[in-house]
Amino acid sequence: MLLETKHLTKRFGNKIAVNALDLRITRGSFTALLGPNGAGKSTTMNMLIGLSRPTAGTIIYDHHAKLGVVFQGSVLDNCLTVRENLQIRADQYHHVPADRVATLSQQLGLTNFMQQRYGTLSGGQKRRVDIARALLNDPDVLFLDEPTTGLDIQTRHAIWTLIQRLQRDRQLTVILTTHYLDEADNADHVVVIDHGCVLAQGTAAEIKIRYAADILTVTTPDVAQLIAQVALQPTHQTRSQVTFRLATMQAALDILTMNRPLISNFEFRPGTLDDAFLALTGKEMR
Ligand SMILES: Nc1ncnc2c1ncn2[C@@H]1O[C@H](COP(=O)(O)OP(=O)(O)OP(=O)(O)O)[C@@H](O)[C@H]1O
Repeated sequence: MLLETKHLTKRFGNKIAVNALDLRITRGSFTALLGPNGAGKSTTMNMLIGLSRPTAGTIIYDHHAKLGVVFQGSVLDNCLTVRENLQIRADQYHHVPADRVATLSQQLGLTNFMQQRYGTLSGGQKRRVDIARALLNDPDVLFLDEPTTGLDIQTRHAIWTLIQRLQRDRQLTVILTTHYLDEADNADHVVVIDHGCVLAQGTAAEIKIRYAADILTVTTPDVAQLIAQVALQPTHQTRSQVTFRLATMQAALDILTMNRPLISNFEFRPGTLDDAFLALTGKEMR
């Protein structure tokens, strides 16, 4: 276990931002803290990285765990070049090898704009430099607070591919916060939080199975007979269509094969993390 929290709690006056959070993060894992605005994600992360003191509860790190943090807003100097920014930061650490900036700029694809001023980079380029900065001290765990917010879909994808490659190649433990449900799908551990509490956790697949049913909609000439044969309460029906919520795709296959003569068309939609999120929080992202 790299990191464990027990009843981690943060109050601001009367408001409970994080409410007795129990987290267990294993070494080398990729955890996404997923939740709507105001859920308590940033407050949790700030406590985990030591920026904010918990009101109650404990945070236990493995011995000598080194942290790297990519903040929502950059901490780099707009007027300095990428190389200057990274070198100045590298020089602030002890034991950083002399070729560290060059190696990271290769790995993160920064070489074409190392001489460019940070403030003139695109959003996606800035993010990559921010990630390189956070990796200078060769951390065991990399925290990223909404690393892809405000980036276009191609850049978001590129940043995620990069983070996943870093996790794999360097055995990094990655903990990030996101609003994007499709992104959390890539993590191997998803923690859904709202009002400072964990609503669900597990792999994206486990959360979907538990909280997001598959949807089967069948078009049939005889709605009443189909419902009688399936012996399941439909969630919706019209004169020619019936919709069922099902736990597994196998259940859908069974309905389709056993009632083949009654079925003129069908649509199957597997449960998504969006469905699970809405089922858990009962509302759209805020
Ligand atoms: N310094 C503070 N003083 C008072 N309340 C605060 C403070 N910081 C956070 N909060 C409150 O704590 C709650 C959790 O905020 P937090 O920023 O952790 O949410 P979040 O999940 O990161 O949201 P977002 O996705 O919008 O960044 C919110 O209700 C917020 O208003």
